[in-house]
Amino acid sequence: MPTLADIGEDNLIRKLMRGVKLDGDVIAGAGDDCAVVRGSKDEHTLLKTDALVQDVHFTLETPPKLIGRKAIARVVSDFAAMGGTPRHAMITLVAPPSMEVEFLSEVYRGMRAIAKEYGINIVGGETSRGLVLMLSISMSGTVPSKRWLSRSEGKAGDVILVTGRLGGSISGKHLKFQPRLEEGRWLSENAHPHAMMDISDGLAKDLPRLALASGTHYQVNVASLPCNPGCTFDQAWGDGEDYELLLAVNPRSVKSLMQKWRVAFPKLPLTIIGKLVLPGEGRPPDFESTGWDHFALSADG
Ligand SMILES: Nc1ncnc2c1ncn2[C@@H]1O[C@H](COP(=O)(O)OP(=O)(O)OP(=O)(O)O)[C@@H](O)[C@H]1O
Ligand SMILES: Cc1ncc(C[n+]2csc(CCOP(=O)(O)O)c2C)c(N)n1
Ligand SMILES: [Mg+2]
Repeated sequence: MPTLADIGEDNLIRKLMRGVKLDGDVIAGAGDDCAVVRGSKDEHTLLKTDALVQDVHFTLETPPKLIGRKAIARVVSDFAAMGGTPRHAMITLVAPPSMEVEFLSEVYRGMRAIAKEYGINIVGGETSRGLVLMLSISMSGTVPSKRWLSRSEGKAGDVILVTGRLGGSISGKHLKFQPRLEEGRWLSENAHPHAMMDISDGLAKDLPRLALASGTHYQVNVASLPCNPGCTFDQAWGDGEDYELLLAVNPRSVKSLMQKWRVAFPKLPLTIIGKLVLPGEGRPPDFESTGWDHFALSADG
């Protein structure tokens, strides 16, 4: 009998979701950074849930305020990827009975601070005992119904870009990254990307996901990746937890996009790293071996 390690995370989700039927209110179900459901005439509702697990996403040596910060920031990053805005959050807390109360108070201080920064209401949650600390955050929000961005509308010929710099997140950025919320909305309004997502599992995993969803192959120039200081191109390609935006843009809009970007976000690089191509003209979406898969043996401890 195959195990989770044999088939990996993406195949597991595809298999589990195969029999699920959706009604006409669902505009996009599993497969994107957020689900999109019908809201008002002008705005769709976005939904996302994301878990932060002890010894996977943080350790008990991590400053607790930063654990709380990361739990919320990761979800905000998924709203950024859709060109949307997060609004309300619920928090599921699982913790062992031996945990000190003050540790969790600090975790919540961290969550409250970043929720305030991004205008998010924490409206409730759920609590259970468990073997390790886990925080699962569910959020709802909005996106203009004419401008929500998926992973699946990339076209062969599109230029692939990333915001910011990649690699080496484990040395601190995975706790302190700034979700690209303003940038995501700006890109949706000004660049009209065909496809966008955030980079959580590493470009090596997330770029093939975007290509697969869009039905294309891709060409990437690893030596053109914008690396964080001290990082190699391999790290920028495979480390993950960058929480930068990855987008596919019509080649005709790229020049003016770059000019406008430099004015709007002078401190943040926007870098061309490759292009989407027709199947057969580049790397196929299942080609890469690095990047993060929760069930890969390399992710084990
Ligand atoms: N257990 C599950 N059951 C149903 N759908 C799932 C499950 N886990 C993930 N999904 C869906 O699969 C897609 C990918 O999930 P994932 O959590 O990897 O999102 P992501 O945006 O790719 O990564 P991240 O949350 O790190 O940004 C999402 O659309 C999500 O809703
Ligand atoms: C060198 C290096 N090794 C490991 C890690 C950890 N890590 C990388 S991706 C990921 C999953 C994130 O999202 P999700 O849980 O949503 O899939 C985790 C926990 C790192 N940052 N750097
Ligand atoms: Mg995502």
